[in-house]
Amino acid sequence: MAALTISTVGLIVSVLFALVWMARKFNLTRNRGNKIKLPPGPWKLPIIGNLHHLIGEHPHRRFLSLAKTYGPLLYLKLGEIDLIVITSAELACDVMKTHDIVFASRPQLLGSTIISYNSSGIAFSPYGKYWSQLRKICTLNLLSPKRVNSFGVIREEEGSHLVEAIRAANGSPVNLSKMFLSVAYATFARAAFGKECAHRQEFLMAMKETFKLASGFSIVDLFPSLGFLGDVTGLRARLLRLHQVLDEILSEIIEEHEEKAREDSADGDLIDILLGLRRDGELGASTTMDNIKAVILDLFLAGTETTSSTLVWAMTELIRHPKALQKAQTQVRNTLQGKTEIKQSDVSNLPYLKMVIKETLRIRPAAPLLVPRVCSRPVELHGCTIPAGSRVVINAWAIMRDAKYWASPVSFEPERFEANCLDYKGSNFEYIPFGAGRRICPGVTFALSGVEYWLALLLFHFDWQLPEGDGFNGTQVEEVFGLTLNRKIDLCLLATPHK
Ligand code: HEM
Repeated sequence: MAALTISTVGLIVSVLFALVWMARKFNLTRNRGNKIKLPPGPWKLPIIGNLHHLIGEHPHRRFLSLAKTYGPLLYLKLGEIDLIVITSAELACDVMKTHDIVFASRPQLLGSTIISYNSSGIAFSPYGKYWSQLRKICTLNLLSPKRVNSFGVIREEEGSHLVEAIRAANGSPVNLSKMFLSVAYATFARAAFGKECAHRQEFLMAMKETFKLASGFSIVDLFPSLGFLGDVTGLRARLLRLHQVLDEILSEIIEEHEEKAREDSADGDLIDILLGLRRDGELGASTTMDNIKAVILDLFLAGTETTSSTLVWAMTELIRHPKALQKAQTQVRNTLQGKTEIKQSDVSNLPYLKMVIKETLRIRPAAPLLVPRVCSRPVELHGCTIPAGSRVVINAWAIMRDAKYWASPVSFEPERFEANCLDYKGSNFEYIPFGAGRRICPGVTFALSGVEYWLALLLFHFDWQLPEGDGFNGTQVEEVFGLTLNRKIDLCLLATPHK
């Protein structure tokens, strides 16, 4: 009881200190706000700024409502953070093309700092020489089309396991959310480590937890100068625990790889390649083992949930749109007719399936706000000043369902992609599921190879229905927001093997 009282008093004193300190800071901000013309935004409260405007809805939806009132260039003060929200293709082009280099850095969030070894992976390292070097290695060595192609056998084997698991359900509903995450995880684990890791379940749980904690909108990331918030909320302790679990598993895997270092690392898994590049001095003299672990973790974090959520949403939309399901299934079955074993190369010519995936990524993008960026120096956008250090999010979810660019924007209509040449390269800013510019997702080929192949397998081998009496859950589109946009309720469907 005494301890509780002391800690409570301590907390109150700390909060008071914080309030006084932040009130001062707020005044400074207001003074600066008088000098420069910030983008429009709603009224603010002292200290918390606009935090109260985000209560009750997922950020991408709330940002859209606010953009409808204040326009596509929106300014919010979230705690200590200046947040700029972009909600038009034209402004997205300004940020990710015209001024790409100014907006090419990432914010330093507590999650990425602790989990990714001081943000030394690819996704959260600041823009600069180190990031450029990693990015080059990623594009040329780790995720090049040739390398991604070489993982085809892994995708095929994991695809067979998926089909077997669905068959084994023998008419009971199958939890596709769990299965897709499992196939995405197992494939990446084998590509990265060369085999399934011994601590698979522990690793997966730690990754899932990390995802939940890393949205970037936690109170701790909105008051970065108040380091104690990480302790008071328990977030720092949870992240450190997760980091320890992941670090121990990765250290063990790397040690095993070092012990049997391959002669030709170019043919190995991702860890072999990174260790080989390090030995050859191509990673830079100061690159440590922790940096290698950070790269692997970032790729895992960036690649597994995004891939599985895209698969889940694709099946959700297909089950909600039986005509699209039938059309996709007919094309898959006609094209693959007579095949007993379906190879990755067999699914390259399925244009309607590709359109289904494009439409899924339009209407249910795995990263609705992309990944946040930071403005490195003051810059003018549409007559307003974006202050240096502002955090910038692009509401890709809102842009990709804006009636200005899309007919019937909220309908699921894969056919819309027949008449246009929109691709994933980030050159048309009304369609940016993988982002654009220097920080565009380097994993597009890796992601699509899996999504296309596994979706084709599922449509080829099974007929799909909603479980009886469970119609609502199968077509349910309620979302849960973290770093990726997932279904709130797992997708469970009935699969009947196709004869
Ligand atoms: C459907 C699946 C995926 C989607 C929708 C997706 C989407 C994105 C988006 C929107 C970004 C931020 C881009 C920006 O800031 O402009 C990103 C970054 C990134 N993605 Fe993906 N991604 C997917 C799969 C993957 C996969 C499979 C990998 C790797 C195996 C991967 C690795 C990365 C990395 C490393 C970054 C950070 C790039 C940087 O900051 O330089 N992604 N992704």
